[in-house]
Amino acid sequence: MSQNMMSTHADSPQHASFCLNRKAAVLVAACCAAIFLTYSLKYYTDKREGLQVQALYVPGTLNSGPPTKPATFAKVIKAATQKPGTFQTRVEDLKSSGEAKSAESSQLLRPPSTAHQQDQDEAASSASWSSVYDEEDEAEEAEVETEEKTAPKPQGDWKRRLPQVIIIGIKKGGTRALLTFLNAHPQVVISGKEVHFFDRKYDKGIEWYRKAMPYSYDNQLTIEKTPSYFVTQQVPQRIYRMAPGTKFLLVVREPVARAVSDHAQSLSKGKTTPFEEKAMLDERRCAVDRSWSAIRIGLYSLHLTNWLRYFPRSQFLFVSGENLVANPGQEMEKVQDFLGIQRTLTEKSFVMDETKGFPCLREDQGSVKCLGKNKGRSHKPVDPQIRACLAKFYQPYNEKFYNMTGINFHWEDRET
Ligand SMILES: Nc1ncnc2c1ncn2[C@@H]1O[C@H](COP(=O)(O)OS(=O)(=O)O)[C@@H](OP(=O)(O)O)[C@H]1O
Repeated sequence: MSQNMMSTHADSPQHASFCLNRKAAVLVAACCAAIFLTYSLKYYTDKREGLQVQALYVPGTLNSGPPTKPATFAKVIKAATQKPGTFQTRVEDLKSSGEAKSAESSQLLRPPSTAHQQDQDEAASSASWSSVYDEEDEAEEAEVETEEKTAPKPQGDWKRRLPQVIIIGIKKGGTRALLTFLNAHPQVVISGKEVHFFDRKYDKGIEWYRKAMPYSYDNQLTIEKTPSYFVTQQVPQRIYRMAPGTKFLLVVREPVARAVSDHAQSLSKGKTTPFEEKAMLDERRCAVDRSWSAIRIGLYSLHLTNWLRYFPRSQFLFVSGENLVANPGQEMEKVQDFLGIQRTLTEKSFVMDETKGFPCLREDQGSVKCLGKNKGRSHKPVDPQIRACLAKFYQPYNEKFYNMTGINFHWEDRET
């Protein structure tokens, strides 16, 4: 009888529905747990990399460091537009292009490609990019005083800030000259040493990077230069994750002259192989050795392709290395306009060192400051036939670069 009752109860619709509900509840709980675990894992990964906060930091705001906790996009826009002393931010551009929004999901970043597929393939095939820039090819540090050009006042808004502007290259383009000139501007503070955060020291975390920056006031821009960034594949994505509104200065120079300058640096460090031998696989066939880093760095269109996957062209200023020597005042006016700072540096700020043929800075007290002896070296002349081979080799890459930047640098018309 009781067995009868039990079986009747177990078969009852209430019991069936009870079991169903229980199964559903277990399923929902399992799903919740899985989602929770996934997000926790992601959160801690982000936090470790120091990116959680940085992804939403729009560095166009001169006077605000990154928010201390993740903010909504609307808040960032408000902060960027409300604070006084901002330079022309790309906040509105970011808003319309949806870049900043996509930054909210920084881990999923895959900005739409703007580059030609063939370029991308070739760019992607440079799996050895990180090694394009060998340690032994290290750009040279120069004797530039860095911090505290303004008397340090450790109060209020005197603090270390992440850079809003980065000179990403190119090696031997005149990056040290550009940084030195910018350092003379009262609205700029620089990190004199090459920081190499995004290519070599990324695992040290974003706070390490911030501490590597000089102190600055609200109305000053922090600028660092590391020329290897331009040719290192992971760098654009990492900077995008830190601050998608970062502005970039790229000093470019005719690629054969750049390679010769690069090689001159190696010679100064005791290397002896002649340039011609390094550059050519087979002289008779005019076959260039593109695996040599000094050659490879000059393929500007390939490297830029990688950057344009993450940043619009408007965030770059392409500085002519040649014009920075010939007309520094004119080139620096463009730079200051791009950065949204006053045109303090003009033609009058420079004086030509006639012996070396390079411009030096005229300082307030009437003295003149030139770059160190490692800059503006004399170069051995290159065999004209080999120079012609190299010029021919670079020509299609140069043309592509002109198209990408919208600037014709006329390198093919140059003698050197
Ligand atoms: N004002 C001034 N003074 C001296 N040198 C100048 C200047 N402006 C540009 N240049 C050119 O800068 C070249 C060095 O480039 P970088 O500073 O980018 O080199 S590095 O990548 O940091 O090693 C350097 O290359 P070399 O001529 O081979 O020495 C110069 O051609």
